Amino acid sequence: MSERPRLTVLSGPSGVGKSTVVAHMRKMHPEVWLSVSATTRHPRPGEKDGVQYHFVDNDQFDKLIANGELLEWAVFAGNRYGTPRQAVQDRLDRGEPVLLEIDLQGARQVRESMPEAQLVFLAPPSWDELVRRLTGRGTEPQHVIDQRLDAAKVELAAETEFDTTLVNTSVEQVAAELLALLGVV
Ligand SMILES: Nc1nc2c(ncn2[C@@H]2O[C@H](COP(=O)(O)OP(=O)(O)O)[C@@H](O)[C@H]2O)c(=O)[nH]1
Ligand SMILES: Nc1ncnc2c1ncn2[C@@H]1O[C@H](COP(=O)(O)OP(=O)(O)O)[C@@H](O)[C@H]1O
Repeated sequence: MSERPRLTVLSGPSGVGKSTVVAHMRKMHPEVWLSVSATTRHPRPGEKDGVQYHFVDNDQFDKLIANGELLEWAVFAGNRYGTPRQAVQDRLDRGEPVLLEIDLQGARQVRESMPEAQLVFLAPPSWDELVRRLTGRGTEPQHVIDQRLDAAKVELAAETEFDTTLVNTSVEQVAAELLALLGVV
């Protein structure tokens, strides 16, 4: 039996390329399973309910918390995000790898509740490149970008809390490194 931790958390500042890396990895290995979070954030153009996120309103999110349905949750840049517990538990019970793409606060909660999880930090090649990517994505107005860059400073300062850091210079290379950490290749 593999000694590899079966739950992996991928965190990193907004705009570093988490979604891009995960999408690339799943294009090559569709069997990689990523938890779909619930969020009160509004969908971006092209985002579909149940695919990138379960988009819920504040009342629905309150109920998920009250019913103990979230493994962890956090407020990020004014919106709430949380990991549905059951789907993750079902996968782990079957011995299948689980990947969570969540923020620093969520990563810390997972570390507390599941010390065997491996925490992976995705870092930008430089601060200026992070700003370029977040701005260049064009999905947020400037005041939201500023909020996310404030959060990014806190997240970058917490890198040492993670087991592994991957620097996202090349999407292909980071995707390959992450696959190895997941034990897929
Ligand atoms: N704690 C927690 N954070 C999450 C969850 N889902 C997404 N996030 C994080 O919330 C932050 C904002 O996500 P999003 O609005 O999609 O922006 P993006 O990561 O810049 O594309 C990112 O750091 C995500 O990793 C979750 O279920 N729990
Ligand atoms: N290695 C990379 N080199 C250059 N641009 C990248 C790289 N990885 C991601 N990007 C670009 O950076 C922007 C933010 O990526 P995204 O995956 O949305 O970040 P996150 O999910 O971490 O918020 C996107 O426009 C994406 O195309």
